[in-house]
Amino acid sequence: MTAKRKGDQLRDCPAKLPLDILWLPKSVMRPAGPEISHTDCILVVGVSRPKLAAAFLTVIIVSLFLTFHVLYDGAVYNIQAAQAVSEHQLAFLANRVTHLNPGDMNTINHPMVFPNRVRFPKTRKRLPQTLIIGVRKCGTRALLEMLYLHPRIQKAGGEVHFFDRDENYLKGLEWYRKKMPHSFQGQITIEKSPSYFVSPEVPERVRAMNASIKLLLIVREPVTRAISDYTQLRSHAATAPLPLANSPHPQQQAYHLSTQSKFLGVQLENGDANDLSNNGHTSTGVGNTQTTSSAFPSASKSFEELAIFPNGTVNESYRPLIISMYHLHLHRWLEVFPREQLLVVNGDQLIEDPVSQLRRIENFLGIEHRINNMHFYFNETKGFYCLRYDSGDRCLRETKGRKHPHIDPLVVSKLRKFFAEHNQKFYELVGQDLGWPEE
Ligand SMILES: Nc1ncnc2c1ncn2[C@@H]1O[C@H](COP(=O)(O)OS(=O)(=O)O)[C@@H](OP(=O)(O)O)[C@H]1O
Repeated sequence: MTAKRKGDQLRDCPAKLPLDILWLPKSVMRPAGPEISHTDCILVVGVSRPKLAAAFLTVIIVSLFLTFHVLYDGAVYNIQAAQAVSEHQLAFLANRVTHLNPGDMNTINHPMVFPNRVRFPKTRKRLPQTLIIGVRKCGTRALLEMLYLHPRIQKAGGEVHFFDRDENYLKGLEWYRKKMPHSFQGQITIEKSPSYFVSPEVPERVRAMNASIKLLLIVREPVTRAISDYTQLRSHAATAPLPLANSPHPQQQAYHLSTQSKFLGVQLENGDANDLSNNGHTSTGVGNTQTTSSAFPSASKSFEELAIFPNGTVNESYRPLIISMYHLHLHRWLEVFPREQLLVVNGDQLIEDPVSQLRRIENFLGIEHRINNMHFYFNETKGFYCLRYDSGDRCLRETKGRKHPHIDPLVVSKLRKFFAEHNQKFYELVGQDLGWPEE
């Protein structure tokens, strides 16, 4: 019975759907042929002209909206990319593009995603316009890496030792220039080799290259610096390779020892070419080495033994102490360069409050203030400020910020008294009292 009623409704096709969708008997179609059954229905979808027009208009508006949206997003994306490719990043990229090795790829900043859109203006290698001349263990690496946060600064990666090593100096300025990074016009190229400060021939050689060069000298409280130096020497000696154990001839053994001493000598003179590691996580980086305290007796001696003679007087010929007598070395530089061309950076303050020292340097170099607190964060594990880049956070390697051995406070006090006079001479030379403790 119910099925019959349904059939009747279909036959009459009374159901009028919205939007002019109708079921009509096929018989309403002309010409109605004899084969047309009165029970068949057809579906007719009818749209009135105004509705059709409205539908078209809607489709056009929606398409326009979508097109505009896509174009707008693209434009914003490009503008952001262009902003991200600031001077510094362009320089960074230019530098990376020319120095890239595959391992560096993960340090590349965001804009490399758009290699087709970034256009590098012409860059070239320039001789440095600024040198960090020393002092060893006073924060020369930290200073260089921090300055490199500035878009106007380019840095030579490692220590080039052009002016203090004859074998390099004899290769000429063109050799030196090739060791420099690519830079844009207006950028300042900086190289650091801390041994420049203590090498007598260097000031004159630097002047021969560029008499108006700007010099950065970073210093630290001299006794702490000497202890840091000792810590590094001991660490290097402890990891230097051993002489051949079963060398048949004593002469041969002596040869190996002297070669190692020479090797050590180079190591000892060098600062570390290493720079940054990820987030303070460190690696030893020394393979296949054994302790050599027996081969290098001084390596097993304490700082106290090396710095103070058994009779209680200061060993003034102990190299870490000589390097800390800053005035002796600075004197030579000021005979060659006017005082205004040299800025003394406080290395102890660079550790405590990097931005204040960097501000002074920005002024000295005549570049705008761009490095600020946002570029640093204090890493509790490392115990030092680390650097914040667009590409991630970086701390200096483990060779920077080593734990110093405990030193007898009486020895520290004795050395501070000894240095008071030397420090005074240094203050007079630079016209600035750094306030280092006198006992
Ligand atoms: N931010 C930051 N992180 C780590 N280390 C820092 C930092 N700022 C300054 N320093 C100090 O730098 C000292 C090493 O100095 P140098 O780089 O001049 O050493 S080297 O001569 O190049 O070997 C190193 O000396 P030690 O602490 O004795 O290892 C550090 O005290």
